[in-house]
Amino acid sequence: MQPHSELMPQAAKMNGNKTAAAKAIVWSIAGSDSGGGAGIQADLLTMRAFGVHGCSLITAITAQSSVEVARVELVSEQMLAAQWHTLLADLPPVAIKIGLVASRAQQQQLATLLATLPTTIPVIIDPVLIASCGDTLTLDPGSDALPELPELYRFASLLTPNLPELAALTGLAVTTPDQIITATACLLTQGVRAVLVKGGHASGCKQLALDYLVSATQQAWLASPRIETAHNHGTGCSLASAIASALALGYPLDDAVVLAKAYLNRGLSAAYATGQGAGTLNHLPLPIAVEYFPHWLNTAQVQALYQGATLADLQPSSAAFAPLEQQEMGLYPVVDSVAWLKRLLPLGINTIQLRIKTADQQQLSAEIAAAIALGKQYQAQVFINDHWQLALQLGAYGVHLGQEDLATADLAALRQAGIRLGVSSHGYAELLRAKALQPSYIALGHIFPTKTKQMPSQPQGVVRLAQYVPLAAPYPTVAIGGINAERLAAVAATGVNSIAVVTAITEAADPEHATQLLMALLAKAKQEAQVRQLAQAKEFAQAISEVNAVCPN
Ligand SMILES: Cc1ncc(COP(=O)(O)OP(=O)(O)O)c(N)n1
Ligand SMILES: Cc1ncsc1CCOP(=O)(O)O
Ligand SMILES: [Mg+2]
Repeated sequence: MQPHSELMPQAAKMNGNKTAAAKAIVWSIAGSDSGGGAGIQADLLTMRAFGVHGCSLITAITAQSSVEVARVELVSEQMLAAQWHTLLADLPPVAIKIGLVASRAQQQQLATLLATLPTTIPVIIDPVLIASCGDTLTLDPGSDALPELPELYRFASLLTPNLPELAALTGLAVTTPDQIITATACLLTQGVRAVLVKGGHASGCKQLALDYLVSATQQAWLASPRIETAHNHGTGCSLASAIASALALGYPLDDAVVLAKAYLNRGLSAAYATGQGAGTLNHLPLPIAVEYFPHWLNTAQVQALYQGATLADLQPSSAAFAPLEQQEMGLYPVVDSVAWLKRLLPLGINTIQLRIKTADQQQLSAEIAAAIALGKQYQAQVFINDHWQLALQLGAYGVHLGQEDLATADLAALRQAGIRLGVSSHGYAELLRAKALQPSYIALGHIFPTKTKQMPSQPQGVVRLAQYVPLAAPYPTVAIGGINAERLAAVAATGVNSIAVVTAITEAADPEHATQLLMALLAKAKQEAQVRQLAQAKEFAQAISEVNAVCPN
């Protein structure tokens, strides 16, 4: 199967007389695993699965199988430098993954080389201290101690230790969530920009692998069901390479980590045996099905898990926001005055948002009250953007909040009042965070460039949107950002439940006509999608009955 084409950069360049998509280049600086499961070999397989171009700078050659590391030979300083300079001249990296650095001298050499690169190139460092068979991979003369990586810390956009490595690197105990937080804080003070602690090794939670991601601005736990397999050789290398690849594709760090984790979970679920020892994970191409994505948790929830709670305990249905009464939202105008509601609601719109950014408190209160009354009059689902206190006070149908609002809004009060909640998201991580709140719908954006709002994130495009929609289930989804009549069909084909627009209505020469046209186009696109789904289901049923006819058992 081909790597997922969307994940390649759009820039195309001529290659002979064929047009070829230019792939992002990712360097793997690591050791060769002759057994094929870890090191450079795992890195390149991962990079291929992500649709980036992997280059290798080999630090050491190992004679290694699934049961032993028989010999390790460092490449010479000259050879490492030659790989670096040769690649840099022609195949410069968009992102770098560093694995086995087998001696202090190599650390110093790499530090000198890395210092010459622009600091904008992300560097993911996976500390490789011991091979999965238990043999050491360091060549420091006479050293029985693990090589630390302090020389390289200041270059690390992300360091990815597992629990034993975190303990070895910091000299601290890492048995409880609080201890893990303290140990990572210690690495952050040493210059590492972010740390992802891999919880695959035994932790205080039996059913889940709990990974901890922390940076100066963010802290989150990712919970994945434990995949019982002995075939886990190369998982650390693959995870770090997957993160580097996703960063090279333009994902922000938290999205890259989520996507990489899903990649790893699926690869582990399909892992296979090799030799007498641990087999390897299966490097399957993107996209990745929903069941492999982790859950997004906070520290209090992880502490509860350590004390025996289950994932289901953390998200009881009693903590869910009220569902939409009209699940079929259709076209969702986002407007800045009650005057607009008066123009649009008579056209048959059933979901609409009042998004006022400039108004004094008194005027705001009057507008929100009038919007709520109009919603009741037209039996429409009127959402209030931002102003959750007034929405609560005045008894709104729903509120729409951005991710930055989630920390300060009184979500429990909104939920208890039966007010519906819509939440914005701009990628995998925010989507998982929104989902953890059990909202009434999740907005996905911005899909195309928009002039309505200055966006800190990149446009997501319809291919990523198609991946987010199933991930948001069971919550209804709304696509927003730069959507107009020309783009609507492609957006609707992703299966998104609703389409939110601002300027396609408010800046149209005839807003009523534009609204009716968009409503009709969306209804048609949804009908076509339904017909397509039915045809696919029929084809599938036919194929199954043909198989059953040939082999009834
Ligand atoms: C349907 C819908 N989706 C997203 C947004 C954006 O909301 P938010 O992140 O709160 O940003 P502002 O709209 O406040 O700028 C939205 N309003 N509606
Ligand atoms: C508020 C908001 N949030 C994400 S995109 C957006 C603006 C959408 O406006 P338009 O439909 O004019 O692009
Ligand atoms: Mg807002």
